[in-house]
Amino acid sequence: MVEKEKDGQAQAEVQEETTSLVVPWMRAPVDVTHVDSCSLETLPSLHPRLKEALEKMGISSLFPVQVAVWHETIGPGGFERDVCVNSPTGSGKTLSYALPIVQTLSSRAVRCLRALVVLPTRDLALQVKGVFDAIAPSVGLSVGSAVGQSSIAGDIAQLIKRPKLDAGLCYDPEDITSQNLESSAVDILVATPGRLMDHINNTKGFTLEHLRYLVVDETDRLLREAYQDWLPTVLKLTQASEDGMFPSSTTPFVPSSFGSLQTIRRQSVERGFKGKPYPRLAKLALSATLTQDPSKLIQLDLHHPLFMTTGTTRYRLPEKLECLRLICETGVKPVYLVGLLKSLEGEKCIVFTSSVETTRRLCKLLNFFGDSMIKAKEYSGGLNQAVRSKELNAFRKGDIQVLISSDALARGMDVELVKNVINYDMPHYPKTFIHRAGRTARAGRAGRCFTLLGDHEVRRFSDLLKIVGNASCPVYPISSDLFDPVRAIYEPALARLEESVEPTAPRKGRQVGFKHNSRSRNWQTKRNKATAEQA
Ligand SMILES: Nc1ncnc2c1ncn2[C@@H]1O[C@H](COP(=O)(O)OP(=O)(O)OP(=O)(O)O)[C@@H](O)[C@H]1O
Repeated sequence: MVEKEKDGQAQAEVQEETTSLVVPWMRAPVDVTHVDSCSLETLPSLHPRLKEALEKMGISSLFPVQVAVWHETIGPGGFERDVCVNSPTGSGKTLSYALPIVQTLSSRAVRCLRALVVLPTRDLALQVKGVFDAIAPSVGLSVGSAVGQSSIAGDIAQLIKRPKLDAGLCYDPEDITSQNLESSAVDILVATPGRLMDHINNTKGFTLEHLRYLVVDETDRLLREAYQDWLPTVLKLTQASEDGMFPSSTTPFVPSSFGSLQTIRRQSVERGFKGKPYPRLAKLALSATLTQDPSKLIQLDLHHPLFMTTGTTRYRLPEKLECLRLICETGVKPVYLVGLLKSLEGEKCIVFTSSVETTRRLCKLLNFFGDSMIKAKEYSGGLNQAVRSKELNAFRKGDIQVLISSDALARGMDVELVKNVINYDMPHYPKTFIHRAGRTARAGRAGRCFTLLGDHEVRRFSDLLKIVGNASCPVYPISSDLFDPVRAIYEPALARLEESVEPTAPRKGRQVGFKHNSRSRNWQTKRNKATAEQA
């Protein structure tokens, strides 16, 4: 899925960068740079128990984007407009929506599913659930998750409250089979699209009929792929028809297997809008690279949207991010990487590559260098989820300092104290650069993003920097003394790598590049060069 992202991304990026079409409501945004952060003491209407929960998280004030969203959503007229946020990586977008949603739901009388937060990947969804978990229980709200690669039975047990029938009593069988005996065990659900659709289609008692808030986080990523039509399905299932009724399974659009949604949503006076008696579904869409493509935005069916952005440029990098480049000699890029990692003296680093294959090889190669300072692990779509989570946790805890990653980790992931991001492979698209670089310099901290370049890439990289609004990206001054010892151990490490890699049958159109044979030395030298570039 992650690797597939690139193809769709290519087209989307080119289209977005070249189009000057901006929808009218995006032309007069709220500029978050004019909003000040605000202490919890002075934040209007903040629930005292939420204040306590935030303080326990070590938060004493809200960041500008959080203050801006708070003012739009809390108090009179709150949540009347849908909100679209384009704000840099690490600026605190998660809490910007989690806090107002939890505050608003804190006054709910009955438990039912009122807020749905959708994210593109499992790890990201669990990270966001962690933020809700830290604040929602303080006001009696319950949070659930529905993400891929976890047990669906476990999900159901967590999400749906089944009635306990008393053995001594007689029940009308019609009552027992009817859905009103089942209810939601959660107020807020954080989900990935695939698992969400599983529940919509198959889980008895799972219903969106009471949904009031829909958050589409990493919007541009989620809108790029249809994921079984999750968005039109959710919108259809939460839309009121003219007579105030919500679609049933007989509505042509809705798949006939929507067993869970056969209950018709009744009119409610909980919250009205423009004289309508039913609650409107309020939507929040957020990203550090929010799409401006009208054909994408229209999918969200936004209501009188308000656009919040940071500054006047299309993209913005975190304020304390320093960008640096290293020009590498052809054929020995790994030597530069190891030299760079040594110069960083054990600081936490994420190294990004362009593919799962390169991630795997580079990780092995680094470990064959045998440097105790450089203990690397792999994190990519090529690993199964359990291994991925284990490596990520080890990295979070600081048990390993270097995580070699494909773009699976580029979006949204928040790992404390990552001081450096290294683009081993130059990112092809400005958005990829923004999201990769944004794994550091988060929450107002300082961080550095290094990009390793071959001579032939320098020009293209300068063009990319212009698009992301970063004119300055000096060469990182690194002493050649650091490289010389690394060069000496490079060839043996590479030989070990070649030995360790299972020979694979070459497929048409696919470079293998790791098979060792005993033809001429010349061939091998060329081969080593190619391997080094790929690794
Ligand atoms: N008000 C705050 N005070 C201190 N730290 C905060 C505050 N709000 C958020 N943070 C911290 O800032 C970090 C970044 O937050 P978050 O992950 O929400 O950023 P983001 O804008 O969603 O980034 P990305 O675009 O990369 O997903 C997190 O570690 C979070 O705990």
